[in-house]
Amino acid sequence: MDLTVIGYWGAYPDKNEATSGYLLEHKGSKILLDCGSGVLSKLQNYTTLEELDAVVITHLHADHMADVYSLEFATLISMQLGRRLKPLEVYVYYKDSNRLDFSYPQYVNVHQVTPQSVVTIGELTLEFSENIHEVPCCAVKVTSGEGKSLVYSGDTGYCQKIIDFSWGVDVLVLESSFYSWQKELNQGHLTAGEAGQIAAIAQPGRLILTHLPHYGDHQQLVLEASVHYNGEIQLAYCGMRLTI
Ligand SMILES: Nc1ccn([C@@H]2O[C@@H]3COP(=O)(O)O[C@H]3[C@H]2O)c(=O)n1
Repeated sequence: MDLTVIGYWGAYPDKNEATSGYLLEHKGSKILLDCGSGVLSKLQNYTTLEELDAVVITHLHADHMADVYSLEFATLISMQLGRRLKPLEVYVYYKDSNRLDFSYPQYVNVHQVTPQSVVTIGELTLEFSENIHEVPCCAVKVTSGEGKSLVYSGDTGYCQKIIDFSWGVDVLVLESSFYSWQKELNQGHLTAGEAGQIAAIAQPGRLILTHLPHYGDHQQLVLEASVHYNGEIQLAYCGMRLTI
C-alpha cells in the first residue's frame, strides 16, 4: 500500500499547509485517514476527490475533521454531475451525541466505529483502538492482503493500548505534539520523548512523527524520540510518500 502525507500540523494549518490528513492507496482503493483543515485543497495534488472510497475520522476535533463537510459538498456535486457513482463512506469514532452532522446524508454513508469494529475496504482491513484524549479518539491500523501494516495514532496521550496496537507494524505514524519540556502541558498528547518510548516497545519498522507543533525546531523532536528508539525516525511533511 502507498501512503501520502497530505497534512501533518497540529491545531491549525501553517501557511499553504494542512492539518491531519493521510492518503492510503492500494490496488485501486483510496482511503483518507482524517480530513482536517486544509486537507481538501492539498489532497487534490494527489488524487481527484471522486476517486476517494472512504474517509476515517479519528475524532471530532477541527484539525482532524474540519474539511469533511466540504468533502460532503464535493461528493454531492460530483454525484449530481455523474462523475461519482456511489456515496462516500465515512467511518468515525465518536460516542454518545458527539457526532458528525452532515446536511446531505444521501451522499455520505456514516459508520460509527468502535475498538471492536473490523472494516474491509477493497483488500485493506481496518481496525481501531481507543486512545487517551480530550474527546473520544481512536488509532487506526490498516493491514493489506499481503500482510503489510500501518498504524496511524490520531491524537493520544501515553497509554499501553497504543503500544499494544502498534506492536510490530511496518510503519507507525505517531503524533508528537510537544517537546519533552512540555510534558505536563496536556495529558491527551505525546511529547517526542514519549513517542520514542512507545516506538522502543512497539518496535515498528519505521517511525514517522506527525501532528507537529508550530514552534521550535522539529529536528529536536527527532532527537528527543531517538533517546529512546534507535530505529529509523522521520518527520512527516506534506507530499511525503512511501510504499509499505
Ligand atoms: N495546551 C495545548 C492544547 C492544545 N494544543 C493544540 O491544540 C489542538 C487542539 O486539537 P487537538 O487535535 O487536540 O490538538 C491540539 C494541539 O495541537 C496545544 O498546542 N497546546
